[in-house]
Amino acid sequence: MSPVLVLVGPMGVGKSTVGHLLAERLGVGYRDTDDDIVAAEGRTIADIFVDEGEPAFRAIEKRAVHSAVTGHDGVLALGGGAVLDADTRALLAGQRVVYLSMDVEEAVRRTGLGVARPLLAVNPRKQWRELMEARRHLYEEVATAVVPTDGRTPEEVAEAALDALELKEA
Ligand SMILES: Nc1ncnc2c1ncn2[C@@H]1O[C@H](COP(=O)(O)OP(=O)(O)O)[C@@H](O)[C@H]1O
Ligand SMILES: O=C(O)C1=C[C@@H](OP(=O)(O)O)[C@@H](O)[C@H](O)C1
Ligand SMILES: [Mg+2]
Repeated sequence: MSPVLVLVGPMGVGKSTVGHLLAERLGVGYRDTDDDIVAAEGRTIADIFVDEGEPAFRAIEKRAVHSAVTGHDGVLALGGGAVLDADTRALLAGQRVVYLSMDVEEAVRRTGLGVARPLLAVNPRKQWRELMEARRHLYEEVATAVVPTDGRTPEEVAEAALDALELKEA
């Protein structure tokens, strides 16, 4: 079993929002590895970061991604940092992967200063730029299609993703 498509990209780019829309339009299920982690751990992502640190979160995430990529046949959204893991990138090699992209100002507007994303809690603009320096090439490496989201509604992004992958609606 493997997903119809996998969404990757930075925090706040709209993976979860667009993922739900895509699942609806394709008539398939939706799964999000962040949600799987929260359900399995019984606590928020922010709490896992605070309680155990980022490396422990990444280990949990790696298992969650493996089980979703091999056990789900609908739309799958990954957490923004999932591609940091080399085994995860190898696992994505045979998949349809859409990289949702955006510029820094759009990122700050969408993620704000909320505590829900611990990696952006302090100086979000600078942290986002640094994250993208480290990750942009990883998103590009795993992507079979890149869909810019700046100035597009979630519906327009979903439409562009379907076009890019030449997928037909249900
Ligand atoms: N295309 C878009 N235009 C404007 N806001 C968006 C768009 N896509 C998502 N958002 C908003 O940005 C925030 C982050 O979206 P989310 O789907 O949680 O991103 P991700 O899962 O990639 O972190 C949410 O408040 C969402 O409503
Ligand atoms: O980019 C990251 O390292 C992270 C992204 C988050 O998911 P979203 O990309 O869905 O916000 C979540 O997994 C965690 O806060 C870490
Ligand atoms: Mg998300």
